[in-house]
Amino acid sequence: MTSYRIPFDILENFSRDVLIKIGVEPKHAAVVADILTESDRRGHETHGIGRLKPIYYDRVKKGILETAVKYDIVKETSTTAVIDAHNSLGHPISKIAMQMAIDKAKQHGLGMVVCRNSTHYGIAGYYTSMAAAQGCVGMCGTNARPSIPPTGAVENMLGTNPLAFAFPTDEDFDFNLDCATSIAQRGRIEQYVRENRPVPAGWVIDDKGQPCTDAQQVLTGLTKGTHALLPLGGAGEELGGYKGYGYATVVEVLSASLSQANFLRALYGTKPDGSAGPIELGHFFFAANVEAFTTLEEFKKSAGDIMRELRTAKKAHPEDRIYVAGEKECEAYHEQIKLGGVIIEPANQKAIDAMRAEQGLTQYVFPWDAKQDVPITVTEEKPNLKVCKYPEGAVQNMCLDKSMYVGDGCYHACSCHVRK
Ligand SMILES: NC(=O)c1ccc[n+]([C@@H]2O[C@H](COP(=O)([O-])OP(=O)(O)OC[C@H]3O[C@@H](n4cnc5c(N)ncnc54)[C@H](O)[C@@H]3O)[C@@H](O)[C@H]2O)c1
Ligand SMILES: O=C(O)C[C@H](O)C(=O)O
Repeated sequence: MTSYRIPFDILENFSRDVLIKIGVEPKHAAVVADILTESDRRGHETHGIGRLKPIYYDRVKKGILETAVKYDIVKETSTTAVIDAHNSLGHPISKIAMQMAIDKAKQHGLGMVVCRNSTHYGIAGYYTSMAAAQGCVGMCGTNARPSIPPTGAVENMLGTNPLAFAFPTDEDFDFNLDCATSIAQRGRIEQYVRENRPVPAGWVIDDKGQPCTDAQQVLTGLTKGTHALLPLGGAGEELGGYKGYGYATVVEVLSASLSQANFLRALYGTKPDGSAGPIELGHFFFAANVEAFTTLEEFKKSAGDIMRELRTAKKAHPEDRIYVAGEKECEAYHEQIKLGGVIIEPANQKAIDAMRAEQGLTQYVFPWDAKQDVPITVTEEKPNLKVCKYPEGAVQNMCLDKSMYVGDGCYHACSCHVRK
C-alpha cells in the first residue's frame, strides 16, 4: 500500500469533526486537532494525527476519557494555581493552564500552574511555545504511563515524562527543547511497529535486563510491564543513565506532588479486574516574564548570541551541522508547509478509514479511496506555478507529487495528477 501526503487543513478538520462526533465541544475539539496537526508540522509525527485513534478516540469510545472539558481551580495565589481537570482531554486543559501561568508571569514576574486528573496532552513543546511567543521563559512537563525503570531496576515505573523549555531569541525561531526523558518514547516504538522495523539496541531492556529490539514485543511488553524504555543515558551508570532517571523523577514529582495527582504504577490504566481504566495524569506549567529581569530585546540578543556562538564550534567534518533546540522543528514546519501536508502511512489510513466509517464522515475523501489516476488540465501556467482544473468526479483534488494544495487547483512545477 502507498503512503500519501495529505494537506494539513484536511487532516485538522477531519480530526476536529471526529472529536465533535464523539461528543467533544467544537472549541475544544479544535484545540486538540490543532495540537495534533502542529505536532506533524513540527516533524514530531509520533505525537501527531497518527495518535488520534489509538489514544483519544479509542479511550473515549471505551468510556475511560471524558469528552466534556470541565475543570476547577482548587487553590490559587497571585503566582500559582492548582487545577483539577476531572479526566478531561489534556490538550485544552493544558492550553488553559499554560495561559494562566503566562498571565500570572506577566502580572507578577512568575507563574506556575499544576494540574491533577488531567490526561495525555501530546507535545510538551506546544505549551512552552505559547510562553516564548508572549515574551516569557516557559517550562512544562507531565507524567505518563509507566515506561522507564529506575537505574538498577528492570521494572518500568516512570513515564517517558517529557520536559520542555522554550524562550524567545533574535533568531527566526524560539529556542524550544522538547523531549522525553527516555531515549525513545512510546510513540516512537509505535512508529517502528507500523513500519515493521526493529528498534535500535540500547533503547529497551526486558525484565531480565536483556536488550530487546523487536518493536511489537516492546510495545506489548510496555503495557504488560515486561519491557522498559531506558532513560536518557541508557542502562546502568556508565553512560549516565541515572541522570535521565533523575530528570524523569523530577518531572514525576513536579507533575504529581504539587497537584496531588496520581503517579508511577497508578498510571497503568488498569482496573483491579484487569480491564482498561482511566489514566489520570499530572502536569506542571511554568512561565517567567523576561521583562521582570531584563528587556526582551537584550534577552533575545543574548540568547541568540549564545546560539550563534554554539554554531561556531569546531567540527570533525565540514559537512556536519550544528543545531540548537527548536531549529529542526522550525525547518520541518516550513518544509512540511511547502510540501503541502503530512505523510499518512497505510496503518494510519486504516485508522482514519475506521473513524470515518464509524462516524459517517463520508464528506472526507482521501487519495487511497481512488481506483485510478486521471489526467488533469492545466488552465494557467506561469514560472513555478500551474493552475490545474480537476476532472469531474475526481475524488481528491490534491497533487500527489511535491506541490502546494489550493482549493480546486494547485500551485507547483511538477507533473500533477489526481485519482478517480
Ligand atoms: N505527553 C507525553 O506524555 C509525552 C511523552 C514523551 C514525549 N512526548 C513528546 O514527544 C515529542 C518527541 O519527543 P522525543 O523525546 O522523541 O524528542 P526528540 O528525541 O526528537 O528530541 C527533540 C528535541 O531535540 C532537539 N534536537 C533534535 N536534534 C537536535 C540536534 N542535533 N541538536 C540540538 N537539538 C536537537 C529538537 O529541537 C527538540 O527540542 C516531544 O514533543 C515530546 O513532548 C510527549
Ligand atoms: O504514550 C504515552 O503514554 C506517553 C508518550 O506520549 C509517549 O509516547 O511515550
